[in-house]
Amino acid sequence: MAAGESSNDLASLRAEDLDIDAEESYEEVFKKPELPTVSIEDDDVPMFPAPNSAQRQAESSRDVSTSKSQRSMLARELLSSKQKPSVPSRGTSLGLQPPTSTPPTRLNVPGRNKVALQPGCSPLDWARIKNTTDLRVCNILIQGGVTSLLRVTPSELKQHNTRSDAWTALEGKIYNISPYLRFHPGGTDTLMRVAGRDGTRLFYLTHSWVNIDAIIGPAMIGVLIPEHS
Ligand code: HEM
Repeated sequence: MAAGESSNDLASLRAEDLDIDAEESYEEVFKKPELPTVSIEDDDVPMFPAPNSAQRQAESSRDVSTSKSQRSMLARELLSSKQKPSVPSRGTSLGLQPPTSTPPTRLNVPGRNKVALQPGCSPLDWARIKNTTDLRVCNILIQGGVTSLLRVTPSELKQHNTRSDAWTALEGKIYNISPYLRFHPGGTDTLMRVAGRDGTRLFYLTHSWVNIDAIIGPAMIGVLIPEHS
């Protein structure tokens, strides 16, 4: 047997075995199986019964305009029609619906002692005022118009203990807390407890997470120095 004949026999055997049409290309024969695809846009409801089913024919020939099955069929037809409603649905194709109830109101958390602040005294209001107002000027002017940092002794600090003129020392820095009183989430009275004295310990005992500089940094007017220096 010649080598060429053997090769031809083998080729025809393979084609028969695999039931391959010689005209078909490799891609057509061995194409990848089509995988089912999921479209998140596809929210059409399949029509049931099928449009040309006997069940549907029987339904339509009957004159029972108010029957439950017809109403349900009409509803499905409406849903499955390509015409979209003029008002877009708020649901998603995954069946997730937005919450219809109002969000829960903030609960009183035990151990927290925030007070109800006056209108215009929210933390955001304070942030705006803090960044647009010179919080040091009034007190420094009282001290003689000095715009540099003051050197304040404990006895001098003690004299600034009224609401209109309240200073406190925090970590060695002196702050004018008068403008902040109305904005303090813990209330005016609690903040006044540190007026005229070193409030560092009380501050950190109450809220160690609060960043002093971020809240009242611009209200810093001086540094605390020892009494006899
Ligand atoms: C200049 C000093 C102070 C500053 C800048 C300050 C700032 C703040 C800030 C930003 C909050 C809100 C904290 C939060 O939302 O988590 C707060 C809450 C509070 N502060 Fe102060 N504070 C000062 C001094 C004090 C002092 C001396 C006391 C107590 C004697 C005090 C008592 C409170 C209380 C009770 C709250 C409510 C805490 C809570 O959420 O339960 N604060 N303060």
